Amino acid sequence: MVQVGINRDGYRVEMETFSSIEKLDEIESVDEVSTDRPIEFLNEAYDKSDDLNPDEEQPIITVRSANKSYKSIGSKDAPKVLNDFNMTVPKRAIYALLGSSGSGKTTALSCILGLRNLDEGEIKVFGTDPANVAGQNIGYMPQDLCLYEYLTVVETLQYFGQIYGMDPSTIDESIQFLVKLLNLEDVTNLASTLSGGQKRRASFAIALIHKPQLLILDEPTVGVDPVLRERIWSYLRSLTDTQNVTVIITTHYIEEARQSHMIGLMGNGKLLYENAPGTLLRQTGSRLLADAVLQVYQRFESEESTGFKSLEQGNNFKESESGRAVNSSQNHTSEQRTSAKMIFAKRDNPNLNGGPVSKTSCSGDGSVKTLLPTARRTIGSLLKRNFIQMTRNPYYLSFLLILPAIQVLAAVIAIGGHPRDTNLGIVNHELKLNESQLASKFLLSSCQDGFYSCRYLKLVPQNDARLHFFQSEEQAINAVKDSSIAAFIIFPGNFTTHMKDRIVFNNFAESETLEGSQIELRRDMTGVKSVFGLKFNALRLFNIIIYNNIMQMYYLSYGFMKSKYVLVE
Ligand SMILES: Nc1ncnc2c1ncn2[C@@H]1O[C@H](COP(=O)(O)OP(=O)(O)OP(=O)(O)O)[C@@H](O)[C@H]1O
Repeated sequence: MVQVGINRDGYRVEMETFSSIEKLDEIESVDEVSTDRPIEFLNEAYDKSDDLNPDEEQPIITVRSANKSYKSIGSKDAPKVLNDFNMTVPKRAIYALLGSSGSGKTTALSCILGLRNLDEGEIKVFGTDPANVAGQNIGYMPQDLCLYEYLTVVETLQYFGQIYGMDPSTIDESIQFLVKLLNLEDVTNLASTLSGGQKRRASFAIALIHKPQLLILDEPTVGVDPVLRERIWSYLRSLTDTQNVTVIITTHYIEEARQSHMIGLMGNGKLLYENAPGTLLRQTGSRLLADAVLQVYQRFESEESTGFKSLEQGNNFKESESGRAVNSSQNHTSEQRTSAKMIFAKRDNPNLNGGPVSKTSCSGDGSVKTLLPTARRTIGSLLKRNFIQMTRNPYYLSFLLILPAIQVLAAVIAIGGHPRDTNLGIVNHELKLNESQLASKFLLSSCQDGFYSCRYLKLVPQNDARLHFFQSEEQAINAVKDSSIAAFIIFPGNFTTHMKDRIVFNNFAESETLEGSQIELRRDMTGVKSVFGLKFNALRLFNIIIYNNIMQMYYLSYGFMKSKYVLVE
C-alpha cells in the first residue's frame, strides 16, 4: 500500500506502509521517495479519516466532567487546568488531542494514565478506574523522555521488555522490528550520547516494545523528520487497523492529525470539539486542517467574549451527518450541556459517547503462582539495570565504594572511638578510703578481690583509663569541672552484698537491694566524643564482671547499670 506524505520542501512523498512485523522487510527502502509532485496532491491523499472505521461501539476511554487544578501550598484558588473536560476515545481509533501549549493536554493524559487524580469527574479506561489498569496494557511515551543515561538503547528496551514480563526471544524480535521502524541506528550507544530526535525515537520504541492495547503518546513526532513521521503514522494506522490497538496522540503538527480517526480540540481546559478530521473539514469548508482548527478556536474565542451563543445563532459551519458536539451529548448532564460553549452540529451517532465499555483482560490471573515469576523477573531486571548503571558511572561507583568508610569516619568523629588514656575517677563507697590512703595514691593492687567493685576495676585496661580515687562525689565533680578527669564511677557502699542479694532474690529483691547493686557513671557531657566511648566501655566491663563472676552461674540477664551525667559549664 502506498502512503503519501509531505517532505520538508512541501513536496509529496510516497512510501509503502506496513501493518505487521512480517511486512517490515518490504519497506526498508524508505529513502527512495518521490519528490516530484507539488503539495496540491496532498490534501486529497491525506483526507482518509472518514473512510476509517474505528470500533465506535466500544469507547475504550471516557472522561466525564473532569476538573483538575494544580494546587500549591498556600494558594487557595489555583486555575483549573481541566475545566469540565469530556472526552470519548473509541476502540481501535487514533485519537489526536490538539490544543495550544498549556491547554492541558499532558494533564489530561496523565489523569487518564492514573498518574494524577482528578479533583472532580470520572475517567474510565477499559471500563475501569485508571488505577486498576495493568501496566502491560498501556504504552506511554511522555514528553519528558524516560531514558536511563547510562544504558544503551538496546539495554533500555530489554529492561522495559523484562519489566513487562516478555520472554527474551519476543523482546529481541520486537527490538529488531522497532530498530528498523524508527531508524534507531545507534542502538549500542548510551542514551546520554543520543541526539534529541534519537532520544525521542528511543522513547517511542519503549512505549511500543510490549505491544500494548492502548498507546498514549505525548508529542512523539517532535524533532522527527517528515519521512519518519509519516512512517510512524502509518505504523499507528496499521496497529489500529489490524491489531485492535487504540492510540491517543498529542501533536502540534496539525496537518498530520488528518491521519487520525478522531481529533479532540482542547482550549482552556475544555474539549471544544471532537470528531473525525474529515468531518471538521467539511463543516468548516476548509482544505487544510490547520485552517479548520483555527476556525474552531476563533469561534470559541468570539463566543467567550460575547457570551454563550446557541448553536443556531451564527453557526456558519456546515452541518455534517456524523458531526457531533462534544458537550451536547445525550449522555451528558444538564450542567454539562449548559457549560457547552462550542456546538457545531447535532450528534447523530449515540454509540460514540457512552455505552458499555469492554474490559481488556490483564495478563495473568493475579494468583500468587503467576505473580511470583513476574516479580522475580522484575526484581532481576531492576537489579541488572542498577548494576549496569552503577558500573558505567565511575563517580557513582567510587562514591558507593567509599561510602562505608565515610560513614565510619563520621561516626568516629561524632561519637568518638575507643577511649585511650582517659582520666577516670572512682568513688568507691565499699572501700571507705580515708584521707591518708587517698593522699598516698591508693593503688589498685591494694583493692581486695572480695569486693566486686575491685574485680571490676581490675578489668579496666590500663591503656584505656588512668584511675583516680576520690572519697566523695563532690570531690569527683570538682575534678570533672577542672578537667582533671573526664568521668567518674560511683560504687555504692555494700555493693558486693547487694549484688549477691539481688542474684539470690532476683525479681523479689527489695528496692534497697536494687539501688545498692547499681553503679553510676557520671560524665562530662561537654566532651561528648570521649564520654560516649567511656559509657560503652564502662558498660562492657560491668557486664563482664557481673556476667563472668556471678550471673552466668544463675542464668540471669544483666542491665543493672544506670548512668547519670555531669554538665560542666
Ligand atoms: N506539575 C504542575 N504543577 C503546576 N502546574 C502545572 C503542572 N503541570 C502543568 N501545569 C500547568 O498546567 C497547565 C497545562 O499544562 P499541560 O502540560 O497539561 O499543557 P499541554 O497542553 O500539555 O502543554 P504543551 O503542549 O506545551 O505540552 C499549564 O499552565 C502548566 O503550567
